[in-house]
Amino acid sequence: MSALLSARNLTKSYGVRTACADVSLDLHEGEVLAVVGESGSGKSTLLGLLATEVTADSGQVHYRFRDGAVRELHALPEAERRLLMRTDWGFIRQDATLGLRMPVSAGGNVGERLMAVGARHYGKIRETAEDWLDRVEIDPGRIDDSPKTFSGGMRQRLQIARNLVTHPRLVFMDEPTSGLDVSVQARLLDLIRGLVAELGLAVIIVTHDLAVARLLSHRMMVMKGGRVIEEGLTDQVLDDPREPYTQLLVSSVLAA
Ligand SMILES: Nc1ncnc2c1ncn2[C@@H]1O[C@H](COP(=O)(O)OP(=O)(O)OP(=O)(O)O)[C@@H](O)[C@H]1O
Repeated sequence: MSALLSARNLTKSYGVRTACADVSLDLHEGEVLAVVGESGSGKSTLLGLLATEVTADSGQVHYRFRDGAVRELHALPEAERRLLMRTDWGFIRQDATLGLRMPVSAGGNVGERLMAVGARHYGKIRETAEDWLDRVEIDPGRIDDSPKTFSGGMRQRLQIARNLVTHPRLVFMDEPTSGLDVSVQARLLDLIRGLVAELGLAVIIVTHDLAVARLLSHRMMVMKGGRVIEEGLTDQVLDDPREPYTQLLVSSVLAA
């Protein structure tokens, strides 16, 4: 089986600053890849390039659709690209206010994704939304409440429900647990790990937290100055880093 997502030589500069240089990767179905590196190393830019939210200066991203067809994403018509993002993909952002629709109720946030894939029966949509709130440990009694009334951890869990309700095959995550209390983070990570395994999701997760990479990912890539300087199986990279930079990251000498 060919890769689900395959990137070749992705490059992006902002003025004279190269944010992402010549990055290639393959991601297979059900695989979790962590992208780590210090602040400014290019992690978010790479994620944006892969998710086609950022336009590459050069390079390609191929994706295998549900019907088996492999297509280059940056050449995809805008309408098809949007459909892909709403149905086959999820994107969980560090800032939940960007990943949710804040004026819409919790149930509406989950339900509108279902409607995007053709669900029309109000009762069933509400039932599924309740079920998903429960799965992400939000009291289904809060279904009509606005996410503005939710805590940071609850907002992230709602973002997860909104993204996973359509059973995407690939989920992008950008620092999904950063900025939360340590105990809230641990619970959220547990939840993410359980759902990713249960649903067999492919995930690309950007994090500056090596403990998050260790817990969630099968493979990892270390970025520095826009380049991938080391990659491999997560346990191998973390237990026996080859590059001096990775050794510093692992020993927490560098501020991530
Ligand atoms: N829209 C933009 N305009 C100008 N420069 C940008 C833009 N986005 C990113 N950059 C620059 O590209 C480089 C990589 O940034 P990027 O946000 O991808 O890094 P990062 O590893 O995700 O960092 P952080 O963890 O702090 O978010 C940085 O030097 C940054 O200043």
